[in-house]
Formats: sequence, structure tokens, C-alpha cells
Amino acid sequence: MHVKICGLSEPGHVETAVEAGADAIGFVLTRSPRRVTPERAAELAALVPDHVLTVGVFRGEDPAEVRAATLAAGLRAVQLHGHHPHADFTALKGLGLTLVRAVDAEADLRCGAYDEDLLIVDAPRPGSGEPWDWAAVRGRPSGRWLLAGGLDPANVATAIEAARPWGVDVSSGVEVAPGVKDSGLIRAFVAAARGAAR
Ligand SMILES: O=C(O)c1ccccc1NCC(=O)[C@H](O)[C@H](O)COP(=O)(O)O
Repeated sequence: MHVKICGLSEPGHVETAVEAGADAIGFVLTRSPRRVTPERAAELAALVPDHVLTVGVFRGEDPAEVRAATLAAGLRAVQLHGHHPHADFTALKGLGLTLVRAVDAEADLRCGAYDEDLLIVDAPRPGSGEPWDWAAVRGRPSGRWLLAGGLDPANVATAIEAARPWGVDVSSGVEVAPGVKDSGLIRAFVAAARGAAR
């Protein structure tokens, strides 16, 4: 079970996520209470070992802006939310970045349909922490995909059982307030996701 922790902004929480066994860590580089600058993302990404994927999270920015911010931060993946056309992913190909397409359940759920490497199936309002009908997507996405949207340490096992994803992604569910992560919740989420996958 692949586990991604998203929206980190403090060094201690990055270190906790790595120690807990996260596979990927996301830094929000778009409008959000979790937004960090590319410079701050670079400082945080420097704490992450190579086996953990560092991801820049965007929504609506054009590919040139995504490219500039991601390379300035030294991140290894880009995650595009919203209605980015196929051409945006094509424009980001060839940079050596892992491409992640984040959509809601109404979108095309074939991983690779937009030349992406990984799909995230999320709530309609990303980063809102709002749960949705995870079971409704069971069996629909193809390829590598993460379930996201309203997950937390208490419900992630139920969500995995309902949707059977390749991995899970969390932000609000490991926070005590919007944008304020909690180390105990990060550890508990990773443990619960791993436990559920056994
Ligand atoms: O976190 C945000 O505020 C955000 C803003 C704009 C686009 C994406 C954003 N977050 C993405 C994520 O944190 C996760 O991929 C996912 O949506 C999980 O959200 P949550 O329900 O808060 O766990």
C-alpha cells in the first residue's frame, strides 16, 4: 500500500512522515492554507531521502509555471488538480518528473490516459477533508491510483476495503487545524494504512 502525506510545511513533520514510512510527500505550491513557496519546498525536500517521492501540488497553473516552481524546489513529481488538458501533461513530459493527475470520480479514471504516471481519485474539493462515497469507484480506475479525500487514521482501513486502491493520500486528516499537521496523526495514518493492507 503506497502512502502519500500531502501539504507539509514544517521540517519536523517532514521528518516524521519519512520515519513513519511514507512513500511520497506533497508540498502545495498553489492557493491553499498549506501553500509553501518553492524556496521553502526546497528546504523541506532536502530532508527527504531518495526513496521517498517529493511532489509539487498545483491547480490551474500553466505548465511553464508548474515547471519553473517544481524545478526551483528540486521536486521529483508534479500533481495537477482540476481540469488540466492532456496538452499540459504533454508539456511536462521529458523533464524526468513523475506526473500525477488528480481528479474526482466523474473524470476519466484510466491512469495513463493523459500520459500521467499516477492517478489520484479525490473528493470534488481537494484538500477539504470531506469524505465521499469511496466505494463508488471500486473497480473503476485502472493502473496505479491513490484514493484521497477525507481520509484519516480512523477511517483509512474502511476506505481501503471499500475502494481497493493501489495507495492512499491524506492531508486534512493528519491535521489539528487547516494547514497545521500533527506528528501523532501522521504516524497513526501510515500505521493504519499499512495495517489495512496486510
Ligand atoms: O491542500 C490543499 O489545500 C489543496 C489545494 C489545491 C489543490 C490541492 C490541494 N490538496 C491536495 C491534497 O492534499 C491531497 O491530494 C488530497 O486532496 C487530500 O485531501 P484531504 O481530503 O484534505 O485529505
